[in-house]
Amino acid sequence: MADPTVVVDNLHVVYRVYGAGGNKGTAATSLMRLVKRQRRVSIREVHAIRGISFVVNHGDVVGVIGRNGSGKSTLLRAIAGLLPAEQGAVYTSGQAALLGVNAALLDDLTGERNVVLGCLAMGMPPAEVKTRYPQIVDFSGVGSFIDLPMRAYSTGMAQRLRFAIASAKSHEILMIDEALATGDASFRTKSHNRIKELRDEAGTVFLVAHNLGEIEQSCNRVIWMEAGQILRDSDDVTGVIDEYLAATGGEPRHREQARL
Ligand SMILES: Nc1ncnc2c1ncn2[C@@H]1O[C@H](COP(=O)(O)OP(=O)(O)OP(=O)(O)O)[C@@H](O)[C@H]1O
Repeated sequence: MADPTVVVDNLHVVYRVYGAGGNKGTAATSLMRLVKRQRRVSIREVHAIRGISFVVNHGDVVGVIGRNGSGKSTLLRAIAGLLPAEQGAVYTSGQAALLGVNAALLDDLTGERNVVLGCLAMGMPPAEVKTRYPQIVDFSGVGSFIDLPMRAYSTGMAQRLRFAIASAKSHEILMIDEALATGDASFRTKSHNRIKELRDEAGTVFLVAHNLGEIEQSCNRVIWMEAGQILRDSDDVTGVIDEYLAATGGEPRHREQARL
């Protein structure tokens, strides 16, 4: 029997960019503003998700594909509760965790403090943080840098630590942004293996990737987004990927390469 874990109901998400040059007005109105020393507050709205609805069940591994800017990351962020709905709603059966590269690390704190705070923020009990700590540091491979403030880390080191923290806990609803696969080759392999384990532990998984081979291999359902809307939502993953490749002019070998 179907066991829904995520319900997205007519979801709309709008970004508001302040000071982004909306309507500039006429030269006369600009002059009047200067004379009156008024500042023009211009707001530009980006309607990133435009009325999306779907239901995902326990056990589903959903691949989200689409061109750059089609709204994939925005959709995941909204499901994770990181972005408010302008209209509509998202219902989840538990906390949806976005295992992305965006987890905030505090630059002025040491790696060690960030690990502890990050784990606590994910809801890990303090005793578990203590036992998990050595594994997390070991996985990140940052070595003795763990005692230094994050400011002193290279971009790759910070990403590795961020991944090590985010992946230390299994999640009921797990969302993975492909941008995760960062760092050098050996760390990429390590992180891919860890993602596989997390996927097996999670009840429901969303996977955003331009890597179509990865989606084809691991997903039982695919959602194709275009300009903030769903173009296809199907369990014929291979069929939709073929259609997507034909529409975007991608080459089938991208899929083969991705399998390696
Ligand atoms: N913080 C933001 N402020 C304003 N607009 C944004 C912001 N983030 C994304 N957008 C816009 O929202 C739309 C959807 O972006 P989103 O990042 O969700 O797309 P995506 O499909 O994940 O793209 P990509 O494949 O490049 O990662 C785009 O038009 C983008 O310019």
